[in-house]
Amino acid sequence: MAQAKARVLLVGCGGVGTMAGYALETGGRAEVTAVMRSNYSAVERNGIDIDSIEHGHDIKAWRPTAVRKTIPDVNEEMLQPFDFILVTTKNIPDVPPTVADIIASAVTPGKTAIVLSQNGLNIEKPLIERFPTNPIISSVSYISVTETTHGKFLHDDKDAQKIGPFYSPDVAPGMAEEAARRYIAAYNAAGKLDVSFDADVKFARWRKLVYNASYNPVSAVLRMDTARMRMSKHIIDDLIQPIMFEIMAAARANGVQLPDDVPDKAIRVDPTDNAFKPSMCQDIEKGNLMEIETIVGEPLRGGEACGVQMPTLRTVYGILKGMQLTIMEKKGLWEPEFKDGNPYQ
Ligand SMILES: NC(=O)C1=CN([C@@H]2O[C@H](COP(=O)(O)OP(=O)(O)OC[C@H]3O[C@@H](n4cnc5c(N)ncnc54)[C@H](OP(=O)(O)O)[C@@H]3O)[C@@H](O)[C@H]2O)C=CC1
Ligand SMILES: CC(C)(CO)C(=O)C(=O)O
Repeated sequence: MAQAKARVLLVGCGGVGTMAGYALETGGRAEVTAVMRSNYSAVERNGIDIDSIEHGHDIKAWRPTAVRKTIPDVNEEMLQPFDFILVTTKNIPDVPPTVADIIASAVTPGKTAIVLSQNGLNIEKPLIERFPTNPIISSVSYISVTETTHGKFLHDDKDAQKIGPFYSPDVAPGMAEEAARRYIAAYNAAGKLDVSFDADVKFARWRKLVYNASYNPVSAVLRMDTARMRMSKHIIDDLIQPIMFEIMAAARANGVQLPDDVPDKAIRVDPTDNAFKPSMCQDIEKGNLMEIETIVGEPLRGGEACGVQMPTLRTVYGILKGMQLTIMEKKGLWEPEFKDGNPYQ
């Protein structure tokens, strides 16, 4: 008997989430309920348009199985449990609500697998603490996709993902691995995407950080694309490369030995004939909050806790924290006032 379609709740219907929702639905093995926020009305009116290098350049008025404005409450609404909650919001633990708070009412304990397709390090930890009986699946994504205007998406670099279970002490390893494999089979049903199982996502996360912890923050501070940054030896020699070496050392101190050529390859990975801006730069240019803690703060703390000197990343982190406060103040999320115990009052 054919297996029933997986019930997937998609939380975060921006670039990564929309491409995931499209792959899951069109694969025929999943039905997707998408929670939308700023793009809800546009999508309700016109559906979703996608220009994709892998799925086709002229996808018009596509709609997932269901679209809603709020996170479901599975108990109150007496819904069938979701097999998967796919989280593709930006992960910004320094500004509530946290991912765990956002999805809590949709999680069925012991059943729903939580898939985190987000950049950064240690994003799984708060989910393990909050949902100890749910499998946690970690996806390290290399796609490039942007929502150009509400409901319209440009997918211009291949959907490549490493996906695997994240160890959670109260979940049988077999259960998490099986969930990860089922998710991948549904996502990559036609087998045309470079989306594969990876038993060691910790390695993949540190490896990706060599790029994300260097290019993302520096591009956000300078508001420059990566090609222009590479035209300046100062930017690469004084900022990008030192941060990459600091991340390599922090990874090593945390038991992850990355190949020596990773920094050199990461410096040159983007094409030089187009002006690509990493997501953190795109966020600040839109006046959005940045993923500072998961992409910079966590690897910095992880390295320094093991005695690794990370002076360049520490400086960049301080600058980013200041930039984040400015964004928060503009959004009414920060009151400029001294807190008790501040020695600089
Ligand atoms: N884009 C890319 O090419 C890549 C991104 N990544 C990573 O993937 C993750 C997602 O990135 P990306 O798709 O670019 O992000 P986007 O900013 O494009 O999308 C995030 C979406 O989440 C929505 N959202 C945020 N909070 C909530 C909430 N509480 N309830 C419902 N919806 C919410 C946002 O809605 P709203 O518009 O209302 O804010 C937005 O639609 C990030 O961790 C990023 O670093 C990794 C590789 C490549
Ligand atoms: C560079 C990229 C698009 C790689 O997938 C990314 O992770 C980001 O911009 O944050």
